[in-house]
Amino acid sequence: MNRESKQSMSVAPLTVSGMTVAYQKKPVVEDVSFTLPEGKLVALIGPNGAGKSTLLKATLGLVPAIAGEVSIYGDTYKKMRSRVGYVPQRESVDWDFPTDALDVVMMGRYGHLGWIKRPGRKEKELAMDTLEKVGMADYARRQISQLSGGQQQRVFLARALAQEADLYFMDEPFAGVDAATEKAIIALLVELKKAGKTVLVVHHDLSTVEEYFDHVLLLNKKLIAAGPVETTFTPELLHETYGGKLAIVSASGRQTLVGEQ
Ligand SMILES: Nc1ncnc2c1ncn2[C@@H]1O[C@H](COP(=O)(O)OP(=O)(O)OP(=O)(O)O)[C@@H](O)[C@H]1O
Repeated sequence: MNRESKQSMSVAPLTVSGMTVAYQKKPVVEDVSFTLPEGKLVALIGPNGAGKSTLLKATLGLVPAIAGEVSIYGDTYKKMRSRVGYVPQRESVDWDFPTDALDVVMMGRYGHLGWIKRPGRKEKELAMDTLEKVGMADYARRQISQLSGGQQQRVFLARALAQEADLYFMDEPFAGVDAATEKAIIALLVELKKAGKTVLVVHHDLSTVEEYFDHVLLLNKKLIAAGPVETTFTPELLHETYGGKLAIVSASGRQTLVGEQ
């Protein structure tokens, strides 16, 4: 093992310190600091408008922060870019862009290719493999505008996989997908985790947090809490995060937590 990879093993995949983001001078993310543990599935939860997407985007430099530091494997995002994969919210993508599923996945490889090199057979094979993994191989040459919402989501996940990153950011990957796609996505997350990857997921369904995730960040403009699900996903901290909007209902003898959307 070389010195660089040894070093990267000892530093956290992501540390955000004192992050504040404002739109039109109105802060929507305020002084947020946290560190992600390596090789874990992490849920970022909080009510609508809590700043979850904004925090993700600011971390990746997609929206400017007023204050704050981001460290990815101990370095800047710019330097660590090739180790980071991002699956944006489905609604934020222009699906009318004339391109097909395979090309979208291959775009995920550009970071590995350098400037002039065009994707070759090897890149294409890798992209096909990842489409296969998400059950979309039959749709490789289908225009993305002609895919269903769940299929589009799968293509975006394939693209992230093709990137072969170490740290993934996913903005509501489960939004609007059917049960089969949700299962496929979670299987993929588990696979990423087994491979030692770290995944930060903006998540809405509180009833699946305990089942799917190891670690949780509770956000409502400020970071309310961060830590392992067992100790952090508690009724008290959830109440603090969601305020009066949280209802706790008991379903089949098990307590289920439901955030009003
Ligand atoms: N481009 C923008 N310009 C101005 N205000 C914005 C912009 N994007 C988001 N906001 C506002 O910033 C706040 C945080 O939005 P953000 O999308 O980060 O929240 P969120 O927690 O991801 O919400 P949701 O769960 O509804 O997706 C909201 O009040 C939103 O209206």
